[in-house]
Amino acid sequence: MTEETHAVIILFGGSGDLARRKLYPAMFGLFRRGQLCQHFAVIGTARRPWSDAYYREIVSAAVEDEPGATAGQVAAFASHFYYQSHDVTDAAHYTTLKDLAAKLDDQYAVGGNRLYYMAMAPSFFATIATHLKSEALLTSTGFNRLVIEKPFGHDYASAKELNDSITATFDEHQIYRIDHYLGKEMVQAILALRFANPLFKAVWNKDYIQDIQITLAEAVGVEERAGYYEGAGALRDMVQNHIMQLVAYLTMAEPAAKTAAAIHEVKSAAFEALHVYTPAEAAANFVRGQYAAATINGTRINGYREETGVAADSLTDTFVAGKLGVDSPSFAGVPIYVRTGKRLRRKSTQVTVTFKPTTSGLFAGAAPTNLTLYLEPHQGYSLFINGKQLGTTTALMPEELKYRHDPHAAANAPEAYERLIGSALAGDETDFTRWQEVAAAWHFVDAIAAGWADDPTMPTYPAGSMGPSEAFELLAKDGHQWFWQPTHIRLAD
Ligand SMILES: NC(=O)C1=CN([C@@H]2O[C@H](COP(=O)(O)OP(=O)(O)OC[C@H]3O[C@@H](n4cnc5c(N)ncnc54)[C@H](OP(=O)(O)O)[C@@H]3O)[C@@H](O)[C@H]2O)C=CC1
Ligand SMILES: O=C1O[C@H](COP(=O)(O)O)[C@@H](O)[C@H](O)[C@H]1O
Repeated sequence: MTEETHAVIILFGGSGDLARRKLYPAMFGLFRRGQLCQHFAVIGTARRPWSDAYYREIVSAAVEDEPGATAGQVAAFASHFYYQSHDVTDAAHYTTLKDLAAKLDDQYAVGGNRLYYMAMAPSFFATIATHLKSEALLTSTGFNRLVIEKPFGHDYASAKELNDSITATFDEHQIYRIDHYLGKEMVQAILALRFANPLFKAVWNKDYIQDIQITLAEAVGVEERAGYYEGAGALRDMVQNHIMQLVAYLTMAEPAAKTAAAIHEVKSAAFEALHVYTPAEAAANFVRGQYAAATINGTRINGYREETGVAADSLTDTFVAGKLGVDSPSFAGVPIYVRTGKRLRRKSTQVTVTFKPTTSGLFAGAAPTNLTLYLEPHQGYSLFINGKQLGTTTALMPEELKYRHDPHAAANAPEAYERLIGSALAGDETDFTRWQEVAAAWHFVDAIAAGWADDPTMPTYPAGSMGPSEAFELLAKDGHQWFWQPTHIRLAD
């Protein structure tokens, strides 16, 4: 039985893309599961002069196509939404916001609980946090929690500046930094896989693991987000956050308890153990690329430099592949290969852990075995073992043991944003990023960017391929290859 949370949610950026595509459906999910029920109100803010009635139409339109939604549910949900036209840079507006929040606090009997959600460009985060304090919006009777969207800075220096300005108002335990990968079902399943199975617990270390591969492949291009992406690129957009978090989950020690504090303790240690490259090491171990035009199934796909809002001579990376290492006693020397890119052959998010082959005994030299975690679009696992061929032979053959979550059940499970907003409302910090983690990830990523800084070349890869040849050479020089090499193109993903 889900426990109801009492809260007023103040959503900065209530008219934006993220709010409509992700946040309203997520809140609707919480409403239908009962975590948001009677005692909640949402104040959406943005500059455009909307009325409450129009805002409720926008919110209704954002959720009415959710599977199984009824008109009654949609109307009941939307009735909790209020709109405040508000320029976040103007201190005067916070007075009206404060008055409305206080009124709704009483009306819905929420006990002074407030969730401030910053779904706006990061350049506004510090301004909003400062005004929340200076204009006395924070309550003293309930909780005050701040949810912050990505990106958290552009490099370590800007992230620290942002963090300093936010922590002038909010304590670390009140700050919920979003990395939506931490809300994904199969990311949350890593803990169970690693620590509930003695089979894997025993071999999850450098003595048995040959290498780990992480692939976050996207079929989509930059779409309408060039304004943001041009200044970020794949390194900052995907490696600094999602890939680093996966690396930490895969290499951290077992937490002492299933609590946020215990999990963050081992996760922070994993981040601290990341081997930060010198610029020369970075240049040797990380490659980048940019997608070029290609014709796929008769349709011409634009190259990155032809996309709306992208400079014709852009040097923004739309693909990154690299090898990284973790200097911990358990993982020292295990290569972790990562890659991510836009306009790759298919959408696929997966992790493969390859185990070392047996070097002695009856089957010395047998092929390495491996375990793959499928995060998306399908969710499940596949374990390749060395089996015995049928018949009167002792010869081996690879055999695959597979599990896949039922697609219908998976579709009905809460989506990442629903889990994360639900956790923030419940005060569970487990699946949010701590400052030490963000800082360590930026130190790592800044070193890669420094390694590329003196190199004006930008390898290209055809849209619909699996990245530039450099990404394949990176593994080939270690005698390895990417485990996942899809052969057919499904650009619809
Ligand atoms: N969209 C996505 O898929 C994702 C977005 N994010 C992050 O979420 C955040 C929001 O992104 P997104 O929704 O795409 O951005 P949008 O540009 O779609 O929305 C920005 C919002 O901010 C409001 N706004 C802009 N300036 C002001 C101002 N001075 N005062 C008050 N409101 C203002 C806009 O409304 P108005 O113009 O009416 O003022 C709008 O509601 C960003 O940090 C982004 O990086 C993260 C992951 C994915
Ligand atoms: O954070 C981001 O993630 C998405 C990919 O997320 P996924 O859940 O579909 O794997 C990416 O498209 C976007 O550029 C990035 O900002």
